[in-house]
Amino acid sequence: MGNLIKEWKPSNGLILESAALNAVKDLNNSLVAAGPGAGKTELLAQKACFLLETKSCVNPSKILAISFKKDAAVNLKDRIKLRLSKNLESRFISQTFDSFAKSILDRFLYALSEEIRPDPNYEIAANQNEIVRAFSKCGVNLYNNKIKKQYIDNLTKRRLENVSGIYKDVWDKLLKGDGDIKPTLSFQMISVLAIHVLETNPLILKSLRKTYSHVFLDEFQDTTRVQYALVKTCFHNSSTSITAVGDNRQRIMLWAGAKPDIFDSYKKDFNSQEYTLVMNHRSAPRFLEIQKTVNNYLQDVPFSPVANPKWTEDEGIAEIWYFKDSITEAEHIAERVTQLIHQQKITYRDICIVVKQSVQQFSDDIIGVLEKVNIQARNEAIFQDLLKEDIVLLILNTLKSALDVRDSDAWSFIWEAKVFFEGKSSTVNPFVIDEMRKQLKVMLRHVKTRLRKTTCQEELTILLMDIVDFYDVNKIRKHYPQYLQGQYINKLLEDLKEYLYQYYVSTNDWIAAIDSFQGNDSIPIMTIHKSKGLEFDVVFFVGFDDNSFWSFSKQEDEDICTFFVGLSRSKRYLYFTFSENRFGSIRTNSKISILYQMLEESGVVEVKYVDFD
Ligand SMILES: Nc1ncnc2c1ncn2[C@@H]1O[C@H](COP(=O)(O)OP(=O)(O)OP(=O)(O)O)[C@@H](O)[C@H]1O
Repeated sequence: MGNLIKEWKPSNGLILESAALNAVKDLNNSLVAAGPGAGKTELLAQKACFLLETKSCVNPSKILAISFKKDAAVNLKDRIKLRLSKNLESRFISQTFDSFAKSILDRFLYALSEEIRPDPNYEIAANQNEIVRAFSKCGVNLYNNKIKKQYIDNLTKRRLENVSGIYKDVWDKLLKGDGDIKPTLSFQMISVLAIHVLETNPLILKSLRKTYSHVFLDEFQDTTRVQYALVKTCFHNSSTSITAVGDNRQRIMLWAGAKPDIFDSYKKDFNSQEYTLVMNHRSAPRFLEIQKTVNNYLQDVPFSPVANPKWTEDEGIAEIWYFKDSITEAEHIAERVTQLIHQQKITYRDICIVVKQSVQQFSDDIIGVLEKVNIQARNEAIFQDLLKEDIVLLILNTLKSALDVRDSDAWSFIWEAKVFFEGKSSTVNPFVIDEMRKQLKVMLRHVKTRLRKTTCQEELTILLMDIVDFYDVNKIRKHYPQYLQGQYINKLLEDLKEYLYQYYVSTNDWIAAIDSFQGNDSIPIMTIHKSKGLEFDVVFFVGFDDNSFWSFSKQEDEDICTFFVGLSRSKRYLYFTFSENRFGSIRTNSKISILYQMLEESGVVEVKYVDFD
């Protein structure tokens, strides 16, 4: 093993800076703190390869990577899939925090005593309405947002055995349901229950620790108090080694309960070694000047990121555009997008429109104007998570494979899935393989014929259900445990059908509809929060005004972090837009003048007044 470790080289010929390489090879608890684009996520992918290839993660132990967002978890898994053989890759488990907590609860639901065991068909609280109703039924009216936040936070502040009074009553109602209140759990409540399972069942805890010899925590700066408590319950004082990566300048979830002192707590509790990275592999050098300036406003710790040598020094175009009205603004964005697509050959998916608050407010104007020049854009929030769901990918690849036999990626996807569901991953028996292939091909032929005849949503629903039946819903649930509990899988199929059919109506072609649904031909519009962890050649930061940052005076630091996250998504082009008139009212930018000041101070941002006299 010593030699394997010594001779190990990063995959894909990537060069890691020395601190990154040391962090990869560190077998104890560690914290990697680094700015945007430093390759933190990439480092985790490399570390997974290192641990598995050098047998530092000893078979049958596994690596568990926990991310915040579904697309980050899938992204990490995809990177690993490309680099490792199947048998090694299967020992890398990538989950979101929410699905990790939920999988513990769902697997060991019956390890909880009857009194605190949720109804097995509990629903996930999509918003806080059901919780508010439960409080109301217990005589507490959560009449304003402040009170609501306080009471709902309190619900998960204590260990389950210490919950009492009104909070106990609300827990009871939500665990079991009561009349018109459905059994409903928030992910915080699920984490509290998962903690209880582990604390009261030493054998389950022991087996979890044995299963995962290594754990990765991505975007660590946004870990909440309850999530950290779960991590501690799972792995504190165990032989499992943890690698946490994060950036405290990108802490944008304080409002949602992120623990502000998470880095220090973790360093102390887990006695971890800290590594600091200095490279920025994503952004053009001029953008690093903006990042440095913003850093100086946020903290005293100096920040001197170094650009990847692939860039020349003067690369990176950053501009602020001022407009009189938002229609001219949209037209101007449309014109620049057209140029970027046609002249610079930048793809739709490499352009992003980010907003601070609600996408809906901005998207209608922009989508309408872009449509006039034949450019699609869409509110990505609806699709972002749906497109990463295993069941959605399975159905889409089945449809693609049925429609186009030459689509080898789609075929490989469904072939692997079928083999996996049938538990035949290691079979070499040619008869078994032939039989499975035949079954798949027959099914695909049927699907193709039926798609041609599909003329309404109901027919599409039945077709999708038949595809699920072909693979067998029980096998799907067994292999994708996130679908084990409740009606989640049906909700996803319903959403998939709905959007796919809409695209079919507008394209009249199933392949085009799938392509559009996957967003290959449209520009995503999203909030900064949704853009976290992503990167684009071009970023338009639209509505750079006081209204977008409406609570700036109350949460200046967090809003500066949000600003920092948004601007650091861009590789080459970065545009901030301000319009004096928007949605029939006058907009100002004086309350966020400090953000404008940072851009100016960086010395790399050009200001343009469009349609001003
Ligand atoms: N060592 C490296 N050499 C070249 N490119 C790299 C290297 N590490 C990462 N990259 C590339 O740099 C970009 C940013 O990497 P990554 O997303 O891992 O950064 P990050 O630190 O997680 O960023 P953020 O915190 O902003 O989400 C990606 O395109 C990635 O492929």
